[in-house]
Amino acid sequence: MTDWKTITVERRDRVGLITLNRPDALNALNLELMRELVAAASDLDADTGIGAIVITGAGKAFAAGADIKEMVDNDYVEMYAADWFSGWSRFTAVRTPIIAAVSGYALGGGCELAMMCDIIIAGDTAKFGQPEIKLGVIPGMGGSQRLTRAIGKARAMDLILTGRTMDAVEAERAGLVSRVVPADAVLDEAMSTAATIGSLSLPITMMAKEVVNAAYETMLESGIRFERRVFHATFATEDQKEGMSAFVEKRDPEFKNR
Ligand SMILES: CC(C)(O)CC(=O)SCCNC(=O)CCNC(=O)[C@H](O)C(C)(C)COP(=O)(O)OP(=O)(O)OC[C@H]1O[C@@H](n2cnc3c(N)ncnc32)[C@H](O)[C@@H]1OP(=O)(O)O
Repeated sequence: MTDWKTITVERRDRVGLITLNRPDALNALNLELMRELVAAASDLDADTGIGAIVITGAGKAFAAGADIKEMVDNDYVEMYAADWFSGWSRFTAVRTPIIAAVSGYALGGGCELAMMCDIIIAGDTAKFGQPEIKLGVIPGMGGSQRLTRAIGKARAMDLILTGRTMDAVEAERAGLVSRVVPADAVLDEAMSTAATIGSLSLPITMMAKEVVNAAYETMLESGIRFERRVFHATFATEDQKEGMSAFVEKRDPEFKNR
């Protein structure tokens, strides 16, 4: 599918770049955008020529949340019957590493989308928050769970119960964001980080993503056992032989993604 209406998709070498493209609505995540973003990310995930994905927003926001105008008149039965937001499960099933390049607002569903990515790189204009409480609702795309795991209960409660936003510096200090750069450099920084990841072995970066994510879902002992098993599995790949041989032979590795 190439005639996207709410996003743009580019392939640059081994990096897929998805830009949320509803700037007039601060990239609010309506159902169409969710469907397109999930489909594009799944397409890129299925493309073995792509080693990393970057998601960013056009204009002055990453995304200002789920589309309030689309939901305002819904009732409980409509939300439940449509299982509103369940489509995001396909996004979190993407195995290719994903970087969120965030400038401006990442609020509500926008913050939740960033947290579904594997690395968040923030521009110094970024503002993160879960302001749903001010709308008479609570986070619904995983924010209460992922934010609490990312920054701890005390800070998550502060943000979710007050609806206040935090700037990029506070977000980095809290551990939500891996680095902060000037806003006009955030996309370049994300793309070059994605290029670094894309130059490595794709099956191995996928395994690394999977074991880190397991830390969210399992107890420590079973997570460590899972990591050890996946570590053993890396020895079934040609890229393990290549990576370790290259070190021993004092040369750069040439990964085959096999
Ligand atoms: C997924 C869940 C379950 O967790 C729930 C959610 O995500 S609910 C949404 C949470 N997000 C918010 O509550 C933020 C809403 N937006 C704002 O508070 C403000 O827009 C702002 C502070 C981010 C920026 O303010 P400002 O610069 O003054 O711009 P605006 O004039 O307000 O916005 C421009 C334009 O965008 C539309 N817009 C903004 N956010 C949304 C949204 N979440 N849904 C739908 N539309 C949105 C806004 O209405 C404006 O459009 P027009 O009305 O002028 O056509």
